[in-house]
Order: sequence, then C-alpha cells, then structure tokens
Amino acid sequence: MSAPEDINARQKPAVATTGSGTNVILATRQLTKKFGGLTAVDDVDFEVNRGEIRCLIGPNGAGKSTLLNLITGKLSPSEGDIYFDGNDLTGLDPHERIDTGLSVKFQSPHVYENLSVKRNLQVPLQRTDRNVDRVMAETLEQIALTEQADTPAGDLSHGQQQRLEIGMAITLDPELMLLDEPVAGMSVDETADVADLITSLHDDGMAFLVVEHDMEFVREISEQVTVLNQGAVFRQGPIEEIETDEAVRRIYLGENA
Ligand SMILES: Nc1ncnc2c1ncn2[C@@H]1O[C@H](COP(=O)(O)OP(=O)(O)OP(=O)(O)O)[C@@H](O)[C@H]1O
Repeated sequence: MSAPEDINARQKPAVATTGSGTNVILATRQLTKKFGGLTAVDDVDFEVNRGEIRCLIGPNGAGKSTLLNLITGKLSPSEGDIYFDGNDLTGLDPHERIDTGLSVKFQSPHVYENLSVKRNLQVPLQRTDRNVDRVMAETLEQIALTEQADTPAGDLSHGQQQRLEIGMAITLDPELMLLDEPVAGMSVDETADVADLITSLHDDGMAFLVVEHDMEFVREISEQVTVLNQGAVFRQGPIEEIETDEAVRRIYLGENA
C-alpha cells in the first residue's frame, strides 16, 4: 500500500515555470491574500508571457490592486507563490524584485518635483552599470521630454509627469513593467501619448501588466485581457473575445461597455 497522501502538503511548481526556456515571464500559483475574513485574492493562477501587453480589468473591489501589490512585494501572500523569469519572488522584498527585472509604476506620479527631468532619471540609473549618457538621451527621446530635460519635474503637466515616471522605470531596462491605472486623470491627448509610449516599448520587446478601468485605453494597447472578479480569474483572452463575452459585458464592463 502506498504512503497516505499529506493533503496539506501543496506541491510547489518547478521554478522553471518562468525560466529562460519558457515563454512565461511572470506566473502566480495558488496565490491568495486574506484580510481578516475577506479573501481579496483567491487561489489565482495567472501568467504573463514574454513581450505581451496584458491588461487586468474587473469591477471595483475585484482584487486587481491587491494582486499587483502581491507581485511587487508591497503585500505578502497568505498562501501561494510568485515566479518571475525563473526566480521565486515570494520571499523577496520590493527592491530585490526590481533587481530581477521587474519594474513598477503606480497610479499617481512619484517623481521628485524639485529635481529636473534629467536628475529624476539619474536616480534609478544609480542602481545600474548602464551607460548613463546614452540611456539618458534615449529615454528622454522615448518619453518625449528631451526639450524639458532641465525643467523641474514639479513644473511638468500631469501627463508629462506620468511619462517621466515611466521613463524612470525604463532606465532599468525591465523585462516586465507593471502599471497601475497609468492614464487615470489624463486628457485624451495625454492618454494617446502614453498609449504610444507603451506600444513603442512593447515593439522593443518589453512586457506589460496594466491595471486599467479606461476601456478605450485597454482596447488601444491590449493584446490579452484577464478579468478578475471577487478575487478570482473570471475570464482570460484577446480583447475582442472579452468584449463580446456576454457575461463579461453584463457583469464587468457594465458602465464602460
Ligand atoms: N489593506 C486592506 N485591508 C482590508 N481590506 C482590503 C485591503 N486592501 C484591499 N482590501 C479589500 O480587498 C478587496 C479587493 O480590493 P482591491 O483594492 O484589490 O480591488 P480593486 O480591484 O483594485 O478595486 P478598484 O478597482 O476599486 O481599485 C476589496 O474588498 C477591498 O476592500
């Protein structure tokens, strides 16, 4: 007779889940976050492929920010694991995660208002051995702020500040960028600029995981969409399929559809 199975022992997937031989850059396995009696993220197996733009959508309280915060390390999971490019991130602090090639830009700009655009870009560059002058020039051009290089960040428009913060993230040449509502509060023109920036970085091979409510913007940038509801994955697929899915339309896109 075989040994009785330990029903409490959860099998960990091999770290190779997201290793260099696979197309998956980020994977969560049985990821769960409980706040007291509330399960905000519930047993989520979720993946982002190399070089793809994946948007995470869902109604208020669906668990999108909590999932993102678990991936960045701002929150610790109650259960489950997070793998990034062959590394088990679960026990790493946020800075150690950034050193593995994960980059994050949150909803509101976190630029240094008293420093010039250039000096802001120099802050993350101190963490790397990349050629500062070359990366600086390239980044200023990518975020369309070359003319504002010496302008204090506090004098930039909201859209320019958001682009600067994306610029700070891309100086580290991340494989995957996490964006939490990158166009919240932006004008139509500013939103279009950010969409252009994301698609051009994507053309250069960068992967994105974007939490977003603005469905116009999701349509503009997204290849793959994951719909979260009540902490669990409800649907995943190309934007065209998600948008025409009756249950998704009825329940999740509601006022935005
Ligand atoms: N620190 C916390 N303590 C207790 N409950 C929390 C905490 N953070 C989030 N929650 C709860 O967890 C659930 C998921 O919240 P979360 O912010 O992740 O949802 P969301 O999909 O990002 O929502 P929104 O679109 O409104 O930002 C909600 O019920 C929320 O009230």
